[in-house]
Amino acid sequence: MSTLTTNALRERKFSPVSIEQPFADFVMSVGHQSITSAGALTAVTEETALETARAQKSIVMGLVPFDPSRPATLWVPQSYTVEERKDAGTATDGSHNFPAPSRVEGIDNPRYRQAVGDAVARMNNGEFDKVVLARTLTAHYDQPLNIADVYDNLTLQQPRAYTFSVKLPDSDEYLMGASPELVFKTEAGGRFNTHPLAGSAQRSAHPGDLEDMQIGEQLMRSAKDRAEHATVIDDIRSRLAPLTEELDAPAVPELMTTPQLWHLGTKITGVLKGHLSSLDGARAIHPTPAICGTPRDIALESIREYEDFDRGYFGGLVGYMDADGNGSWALVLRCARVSPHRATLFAGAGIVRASQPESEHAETATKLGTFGKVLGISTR
Ligand SMILES: C=C(O[C@@H]1C=C(C(=O)O)C=C[C@H]1O)C(=O)O
Repeated sequence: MSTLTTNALRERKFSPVSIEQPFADFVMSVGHQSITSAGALTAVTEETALETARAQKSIVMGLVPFDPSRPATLWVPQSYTVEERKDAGTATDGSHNFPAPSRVEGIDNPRYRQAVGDAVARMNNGEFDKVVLARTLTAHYDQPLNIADVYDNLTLQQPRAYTFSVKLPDSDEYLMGASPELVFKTEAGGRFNTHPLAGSAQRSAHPGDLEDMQIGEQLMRSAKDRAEHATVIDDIRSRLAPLTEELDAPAVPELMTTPQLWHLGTKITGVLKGHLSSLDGARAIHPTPAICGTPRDIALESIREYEDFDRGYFGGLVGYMDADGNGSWALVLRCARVSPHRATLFAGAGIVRASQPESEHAETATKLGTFGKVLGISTR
């Protein structure tokens, strides 16, 4: 990149948070902390991000698109606040009711089933091993949604997730979600962890009951889901190997839950070489086969071919890091682009040879249901 472009980007300021704006530009909760941007945001590139953060005694925050060839959208805020996460605790239903949408598109998606069937046929032909196919659901509103209330419900319903809301530049939309998946986190000394999830099942009507436990055990024993999961871990391990001094990936996944789903997850830990940042680590494995597929290039091509929408930041990364490069990047999942008159929800599912179109359609309906519940709309 030329110096001229770099300087131009560095000097470009986003508008400051003002009372006309319904909500902060960037909010994210990780563990027990919530981070909110304040003041004007300075757009930075990946190359200039840490230098600018150091100069402004600040941090870097933002989004990385799903498509690894597209540039990240990163900012250094003039200042930021870190607070104890207000809603950390037990999930509740949220306190806000929203108007019923005037129209909802995408509840039934025959094209999605068709794409799954087609991808399975190609996998049986030996063309590739896994692809994550996604679909959208759009709710239109005559009466406007209150953006801050939407986020409030989200955080109340998902107190253990990586919850985020990011104002999309040059748009009236906010990208909001409650991701269960950590792509990369680093701490001092290069220690990192990543927690890929792959293999999912819908929880019972009464999470925590016997049926729910049996669904979890069944997922753990499912050959299809274990194979789907192993594909992800193998890929991440081989991509991280050249960048790490230590790398530990347990051989057997663990079960984890969200209020809606069971997932298979593996906590991979280790130590990065040299002075690599959390974003360097995330970039090295993104997009993992948990959101893309294997081999990656064929999966990327199939996603472009089968999906009838541009993923943009869905399936990308959201996060922040300090001026030393330490921080957390989560996968942009269980999310929606929300503006006062429209909400577009996104969800995908890993397709492997044993996949069935109807059950993958149902799995995406469950995943869409995470944000559907926030708005009080049914996704099936
Ligand atoms: C693609 C999504 O989720 C991803 C796919 C999963 C799967 O296929 O089992 C599980 C968790 C995520 O890595 C989504 O939520 O939209």
